[in-house]
Amino acid sequence: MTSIDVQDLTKEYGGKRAVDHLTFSVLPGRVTGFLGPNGAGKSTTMRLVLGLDRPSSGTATVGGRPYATLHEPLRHVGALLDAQAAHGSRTARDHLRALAASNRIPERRVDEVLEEAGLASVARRRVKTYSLGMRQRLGIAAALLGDPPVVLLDEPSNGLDPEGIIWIRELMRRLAREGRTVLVSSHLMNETASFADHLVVLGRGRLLADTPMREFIHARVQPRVRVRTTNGGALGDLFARHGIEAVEGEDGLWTALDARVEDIGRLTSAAGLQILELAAEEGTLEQAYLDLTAAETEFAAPPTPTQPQEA
Ligand SMILES: Nc1ncnc2c1ncn2[C@@H]1O[C@H](COP(=O)(O)OP(=O)(O)OP(=O)(O)O)[C@@H](O)[C@H]1O
Repeated sequence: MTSIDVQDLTKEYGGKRAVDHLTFSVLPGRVTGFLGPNGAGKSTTMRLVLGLDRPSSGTATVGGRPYATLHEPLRHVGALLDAQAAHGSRTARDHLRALAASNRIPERRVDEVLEEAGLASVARRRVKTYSLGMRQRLGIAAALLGDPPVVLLDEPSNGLDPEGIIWIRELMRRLAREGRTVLVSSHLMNETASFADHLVVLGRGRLLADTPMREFIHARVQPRVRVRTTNGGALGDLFARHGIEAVEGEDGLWTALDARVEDIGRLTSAAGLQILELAAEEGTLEQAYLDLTAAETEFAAPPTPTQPQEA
Protein backbone atom coordinates (compact mmCIF):
# COMPACT_ATOMS: atom_id res chain seq x y z
CA MET A 1 0.00 0.00 0.00
CA THR A 2 1.57 3.26 -1.12
CA SER A 3 0.38 6.29 0.79
CA ILE A 4 1.71 9.81 1.08
CA ASP A 5 2.43 10.63 4.71
CA VAL A 6 3.01 14.15 5.93
CA GLN A 7 4.10 14.28 9.55
CA ASP A 8 4.40 17.51 11.56
CA LEU A 9 5.67 19.21 8.41
CA THR A 10 6.79 22.84 8.63
CA LYS A 11 8.37 25.07 5.99
CA GLU A 12 9.50 28.61 6.61
CA TYR A 13 10.63 31.08 3.96
CA GLY A 14 12.51 33.85 5.74
CA GLY A 15 10.32 34.52 8.75
CA LYS A 16 7.13 33.36 7.01
CA ARG A 17 5.59 29.96 7.70
CA ALA A 18 4.20 28.56 4.44
CA VAL A 19 3.42 25.16 6.01
CA ASP A 20 2.74 24.95 9.72
CA HIS A 21 2.99 21.63 11.61
CA LEU A 22 0.97 19.77 9.03
CA THR A 23 0.04 16.10 9.54
CA PHE A 24 -2.13 14.05 7.16
CA SER A 25 -2.03 10.93 4.99
CA VAL A 26 -3.24 10.47 1.43
CA LEU A 27 -4.50 6.93 0.97
CA PRO A 28 -4.70 4.70 -2.13
CA GLY A 29 -7.88 3.85 -3.99
CA ARG A 30 -9.47 7.27 -3.84
CA VAL A 31 -9.01 10.76 -5.22
CA THR A 32 -8.09 13.25 -2.53
CA GLY A 33 -8.87 16.88 -3.35
CA PHE A 34 -6.31 19.30 -1.93
CA LEU A 35 -8.00 22.63 -1.25
CA GLY A 36 -7.23 25.97 0.34
CA PRO A 37 -7.16 29.68 -0.47
CA ASN A 38 -4.28 31.29 -2.40
CA GLY A 39 -1.10 31.05 -0.36
CA ALA A 40 -2.49 28.33 1.96
CA GLY A 41 0.54 26.11 1.34
CA LYS A 42 -0.72 23.48 -1.14
CA SER A 43 2.07 23.85 -3.71
CA THR A 44 4.70 24.09 -0.98
CA THR A 45 3.43 20.84 0.53
CA MET A 46 3.52 19.13 -2.86
CA ARG A 47 7.05 20.42 -3.47
CA LEU A 48 8.14 19.06 -0.08
CA VAL A 49 6.57 15.65 -0.86
CA LEU A 50 8.48 15.64 -4.17
CA GLY A 51 11.79 16.57 -2.53
CA LEU A 52 11.96 19.85 -4.51
CA ASP A 53 12.31 21.76 -1.27
CA ARG A 54 13.62 20.80 2.16
CA PRO A 55 11.31 20.99 5.17
CA SER A 56 12.28 23.29 8.05
CA SER A 57 11.09 20.42 10.27
CA GLY A 58 8.91 17.31 10.05
CA THR A 59 8.77 14.72 7.27
CA ALA A 60 6.99 13.95 4.01
CA THR A 61 7.23 10.41 2.67
CA VAL A 62 5.88 8.30 -0.18
CA GLY A 63 5.36 4.64 0.69
CA GLY A 64 7.29 5.31 3.88
CA ARG A 65 10.36 6.79 2.16
CA PRO A 66 11.44 10.36 1.41
CA TYR A 67 11.15 11.06 -2.33
CA ALA A 68 14.86 11.85 -2.58
CA THR A 69 15.74 8.25 -1.62
CA LEU A 70 13.50 6.67 -4.30
CA HIS A 71 15.40 4.91 -7.06
CA GLU A 72 13.97 5.80 -10.51
CA PRO A 73 11.35 8.01 -8.86
CA LEU A 74 9.03 8.34 -11.89
CA ARG A 75 8.13 4.68 -11.38
CA HIS A 76 6.94 5.51 -7.88
CA VAL A 77 5.44 8.99 -8.15
CA GLY A 78 4.02 10.92 -11.11
CA ALA A 79 3.56 14.65 -10.67
CA LEU A 80 2.27 17.65 -12.54
CA LEU A 81 3.41 20.82 -10.81
CA ASP A 82 4.33 23.28 -13.50
CA ALA A 83 3.10 22.72 -17.02
CA GLN A 84 5.87 25.01 -18.34
CA ALA A 85 8.53 22.55 -17.11
CA ALA A 86 9.22 20.93 -20.52
CA HIS A 87 11.99 22.33 -22.73
CA GLY A 88 10.35 24.45 -25.46
CA SER A 89 12.87 23.53 -28.14
CA ARG A 90 12.27 19.78 -27.76
CA THR A 91 9.43 17.86 -29.28
CA ALA A 92 6.91 16.38 -26.85
CA ARG A 93 8.04 12.91 -27.82
CA ASP A 94 11.72 13.68 -27.21
CA HIS A 95 10.88 15.29 -23.88
CA LEU A 96 9.11 12.11 -22.74
CA ARG A 97 11.81 9.85 -24.22
CA ALA A 98 14.47 11.65 -22.18
CA LEU A 99 12.40 11.28 -19.00
CA ALA A 100 11.78 7.59 -19.77
CA ALA A 101 15.47 6.89 -20.42
CA SER A 102 16.56 8.49 -17.15
CA ASN A 103 14.17 6.28 -15.20
CA ARG A 104 14.63 3.04 -17.20
CA ILE A 105 11.02 3.19 -18.38
CA PRO A 106 10.37 1.16 -21.57
CA GLU A 107 10.14 3.42 -24.63
CA ARG A 108 6.74 2.02 -25.65
CA ARG A 109 5.29 3.90 -22.66
CA VAL A 110 6.11 7.19 -24.41
CA ASP A 111 3.70 6.45 -27.25
CA GLU A 112 1.14 4.97 -24.86
CA VAL A 113 0.96 8.10 -22.68
CA LEU A 114 1.01 10.44 -25.71
CA GLU A 115 -1.99 8.52 -27.03
CA GLU A 116 -3.71 8.57 -23.67
CA ALA A 117 -3.22 12.35 -23.32
CA GLY A 118 -4.58 12.97 -26.82
CA LEU A 119 -1.22 14.26 -28.10
CA ALA A 120 -0.28 11.45 -30.52
CA SER A 121 -0.93 13.59 -33.62
CA VAL A 122 1.21 16.50 -32.36
CA ALA A 123 3.92 14.45 -30.63
CA ARG A 124 6.60 15.53 -33.10
CA ARG A 125 5.93 19.24 -32.68
CA ARG A 126 8.19 21.41 -30.54
CA VAL A 127 6.73 22.11 -27.13
CA LYS A 128 7.11 25.87 -27.62
CA THR A 129 4.36 25.69 -30.26
CA TYR A 130 1.97 24.11 -27.75
CA SER A 131 -1.01 25.91 -26.21
CA LEU A 132 -1.41 26.02 -22.43
CA GLY A 133 -3.89 23.14 -22.56
CA MET A 134 -1.54 21.03 -24.72
CA ARG A 135 1.32 21.67 -22.29
CA GLN A 136 -0.97 20.64 -19.48
CA ARG A 137 -1.75 17.39 -21.30
CA LEU A 138 1.98 16.84 -21.82
CA GLY A 139 2.61 17.38 -18.10
CA ILE A 140 -0.06 14.80 -17.30
CA ALA A 141 1.44 12.39 -19.86
CA ALA A 142 4.80 12.79 -18.10
CA ALA A 143 3.17 12.09 -14.73
CA LEU A 144 1.74 8.81 -16.08
CA LEU A 145 4.92 7.72 -17.87
CA GLY A 146 6.31 5.45 -15.14
CA ASP A 147 2.89 3.84 -14.43
CA PRO A 148 3.29 5.11 -10.83
CA PRO A 149 1.18 4.02 -7.85
CA VAL A 150 1.11 7.64 -6.61
CA VAL A 151 0.03 10.67 -8.66
CA LEU A 152 0.15 14.34 -7.57
CA LEU A 153 -1.49 16.92 -9.79
CA ASP A 154 -1.43 20.67 -9.09
CA GLU A 155 -4.40 22.38 -10.80
CA PRO A 156 -4.60 19.77 -13.60
CA SER A 157 -7.57 21.29 -15.44
CA ASN A 158 -5.76 24.62 -15.87
CA GLY A 159 -6.12 25.66 -19.52
CA LEU A 160 -7.99 22.53 -20.57
CA ASP A 161 -11.03 22.81 -22.84
CA PRO A 162 -14.37 21.24 -21.74
CA GLU A 163 -13.51 17.94 -23.40
CA GLY A 164 -10.11 18.00 -21.64
CA ILE A 165 -11.76 18.68 -18.28
CA ILE A 166 -13.98 15.62 -18.71
CA TRP A 167 -10.92 13.60 -19.77
CA ILE A 168 -8.88 14.56 -16.69
CA ARG A 169 -11.84 13.88 -14.39
CA GLU A 170 -12.32 10.39 -15.80
CA LEU A 171 -8.59 9.75 -15.75
CA MET A 172 -8.38 10.58 -12.04
CA ARG A 173 -11.39 8.40 -11.25
CA ARG A 174 -9.80 5.53 -13.15
CA LEU A 175 -6.42 5.94 -11.43
CA ALA A 176 -8.18 5.73 -8.07
CA ARG A 177 -10.22 2.68 -9.15
CA GLU A 178 -6.95 1.00 -10.09
CA GLY A 179 -5.91 1.42 -6.46
CA ARG A 180 -3.51 4.33 -6.94
CA THR A 181 -3.02 7.21 -4.56
CA VAL A 182 -4.20 10.43 -6.21
CA LEU A 183 -3.75 13.93 -4.73
CA VAL A 184 -5.17 16.81 -6.75
CA SER A 185 -5.13 20.51 -5.89
CA SER A 186 -7.77 22.76 -7.36
CA HIS A 187 -9.58 26.05 -6.89
CA LEU A 188 -12.57 24.86 -8.89
CA MET A 189 -15.13 23.57 -6.42
CA ASN A 190 -17.61 22.13 -8.93
CA GLU A 191 -14.72 20.33 -10.59
CA THR A 192 -13.38 18.98 -7.31
CA ALA A 193 -16.85 17.84 -6.30
CA SER A 194 -17.03 15.84 -9.53
CA PHE A 195 -13.92 13.75 -8.90
CA ALA A 196 -12.87 13.79 -5.23
CA ASP A 197 -13.80 11.17 -2.65
CA HIS A 198 -11.86 12.75 0.15
CA LEU A 199 -10.63 16.26 0.98
CA VAL A 200 -7.61 17.74 2.67
CA VAL A 201 -8.12 21.47 3.25
CA LEU A 202 -5.39 23.92 4.28
CA GLY A 203 -5.60 27.49 5.55
CA ARG A 204 -2.50 29.60 6.25
CA GLY A 205 -0.31 26.50 6.24
CA ARG A 206 -2.42 24.59 8.76
CA LEU A 207 -4.75 21.61 8.38
CA LEU A 208 -8.41 22.72 8.43
CA ALA A 209 -10.05 19.45 7.37
CA ASP A 210 -9.15 15.88 6.43
CA THR A 211 -12.46 14.18 5.76
CA PRO A 212 -14.60 12.33 3.19
CA MET A 213 -16.17 14.86 0.81
CA ARG A 214 -19.80 13.93 1.61
CA GLU A 215 -19.18 14.36 5.33
CA PHE A 216 -17.40 17.65 4.70
CA ILE A 217 -20.47 19.05 2.96
CA HIS A 218 -23.09 17.56 5.27
CA ALA A 219 -21.36 18.88 8.37
CA ARG A 220 -21.49 22.45 7.06
CA VAL A 221 -24.48 22.89 4.78
CA GLN A 222 -28.05 22.06 5.78
CA PRO A 223 -29.89 19.97 3.22
CA ARG A 224 -33.11 21.54 1.92
CA VAL A 225 -36.15 20.18 0.16
CA ARG A 226 -38.13 21.96 -2.54
CA VAL A 227 -41.84 21.11 -2.67
CA ARG A 228 -44.50 22.52 -4.95
CA THR A 229 -48.13 21.60 -4.59
CA THR A 230 -51.46 22.71 -6.00
CA ASN A 231 -52.29 24.05 -2.51
CA GLY A 232 -49.40 26.13 -1.09
CA GLY A 233 -51.49 27.30 1.88
CA ALA A 234 -52.19 23.74 3.04
CA LEU A 235 -48.51 22.85 2.67
CA GLY A 236 -47.49 25.87 4.79
CA ASP A 237 -49.98 24.78 7.50
CA LEU A 238 -48.64 21.24 7.39
CA PHE A 239 -45.06 22.43 7.91
CA ALA A 240 -46.14 24.71 10.76
CA ARG A 241 -48.04 21.86 12.51
CA HIS A 242 -44.97 19.62 12.33
CA GLY A 243 -42.53 22.34 13.40
CA ILE A 244 -40.68 22.24 10.08
CA GLU A 245 -38.97 25.51 9.26
CA ALA A 246 -39.80 26.45 5.68
CA VAL A 247 -39.74 29.42 3.34
CA GLU A 248 -42.52 30.18 0.88
CA GLY A 249 -41.74 30.98 -2.74
CA GLU A 250 -44.01 31.67 -5.70
CA ASP A 251 -46.67 29.44 -7.29
CA GLY A 252 -47.15 27.11 -4.31
CA LEU A 253 -43.41 26.44 -3.95
CA TRP A 254 -41.96 25.95 -0.48
CA THR A 255 -38.41 25.21 0.63
CA ALA A 256 -38.15 23.15 3.80
CA LEU A 257 -34.92 23.89 5.66
CA ASP A 258 -32.74 21.23 7.26
CA ALA A 259 -35.05 18.51 5.95
CA ARG A 260 -34.75 15.14 4.22
CA VAL A 261 -36.61 14.52 1.00
CA GLU A 262 -37.91 11.12 2.22
CA ASP A 263 -39.50 12.69 5.32
CA ILE A 264 -41.14 15.50 3.39
CA GLY A 265 -42.37 13.06 0.73
CA ARG A 266 -44.03 10.83 3.35
CA LEU A 267 -45.55 13.75 5.22
CA THR A 268 -47.10 15.43 2.18
CA SER A 269 -48.35 12.16 0.82
CA ALA A 270 -49.98 11.20 4.16
CA ALA A 271 -51.68 14.62 4.19
CA GLY A 272 -53.15 13.88 0.75
CA LEU A 273 -51.51 16.88 -0.93
CA GLN A 274 -51.11 16.83 -4.67
CA ILE A 275 -47.36 17.17 -5.32
CA LEU A 276 -46.14 18.84 -8.50
CA GLU A 277 -42.45 18.90 -7.57
CA LEU A 278 -40.35 17.33 -4.82
CA ALA A 279 -36.56 17.62 -4.88
CA ALA A 280 -33.63 17.41 -2.48
CA GLU A 281 -31.31 20.43 -2.58
CA GLU A 282 -27.97 19.08 -1.43
CA GLY A 283 -25.42 21.53 -0.12
CA THR A 284 -22.58 22.20 -2.55
CA LEU A 285 -18.88 21.80 -1.93
CA GLU A 286 -18.48 25.50 -2.69
CA GLN A 287 -20.89 26.49 0.10
CA ALA A 288 -19.17 24.19 2.59
CA TYR A 289 -15.68 25.30 1.54
CA LEU A 290 -16.46 29.01 1.77
CA ASP A 291 -18.03 28.44 5.17
CA LEU A 292 -14.84 26.79 6.42
CA THR A 293 -12.23 29.04 4.83
CA ALA A 294 -13.87 32.46 5.23
CA ALA A 295 -11.59 33.24 8.16
CA GLU A 296 -8.49 31.66 6.60
CA THR A 297 -8.18 33.67 3.41
CA GLU A 298 -4.97 35.66 3.38
CA PHE A 299 -5.51 37.52 0.13
CA ALA A 300 -9.11 38.70 -0.09
CA ALA A 301 -10.68 41.77 -1.63
CA PRO A 302 -12.32 44.06 0.94
CA PRO A 303 -16.04 43.32 1.30
CA THR A 304 -18.21 45.11 -1.24
CA PRO A 305 -20.50 47.66 0.44
CA THR A 306 -24.08 46.39 0.31
CA GLN A 307 -25.63 49.87 0.55
CA PRO A 308 -24.88 52.68 -1.91
CA GLN A 309 -22.55 55.21 -0.29
CA GLU A 310 -24.07 58.61 0.41
CA ALA A 311 -22.34 61.52 -1.29
N1 LIG B 1 10.09 30.09 -2.73
C1 LIG B 1 9.38 30.85 -1.88
N2 LIG B 1 9.94 31.89 -1.24
C2 LIG B 1 9.24 32.64 -0.38
N3 LIG B 1 7.95 32.43 -0.08
C3 LIG B 1 7.33 31.41 -0.67
C4 LIG B 1 8.00 30.55 -1.61
N4 LIG B 1 7.12 29.60 -2.03
C5 LIG B 1 5.94 29.87 -1.40
N5 LIG B 1 6.08 30.94 -0.59
C6 LIG B 1 5.01 31.50 0.28
O1 LIG B 1 4.44 30.43 0.99
C7 LIG B 1 3.02 30.60 1.11
C8 LIG B 1 2.34 29.36 0.57
O2 LIG B 1 2.45 29.36 -0.85
P1 LIG B 1 1.94 28.17 -1.77
O3 LIG B 1 2.34 28.50 -3.17
O4 LIG B 1 2.38 26.88 -1.21
O5 LIG B 1 0.36 28.28 -1.59
P2 LIG B 1 -0.78 27.60 -2.46
O6 LIG B 1 -1.78 27.08 -1.46
O7 LIG B 1 -0.23 26.64 -3.42
O8 LIG B 1 -1.39 28.88 -3.19
P3 LIG B 1 -2.09 29.02 -4.63
O9 LIG B 1 -3.45 28.45 -4.46
O10 LIG B 1 -2.13 30.50 -4.83
O11 LIG B 1 -1.26 28.29 -5.63
C9 LIG B 1 2.69 31.90 0.40
O12 LIG B 1 2.59 32.93 1.35
C10 LIG B 1 3.86 32.09 -0.54
O13 LIG B 1 4.08 33.47 -0.77
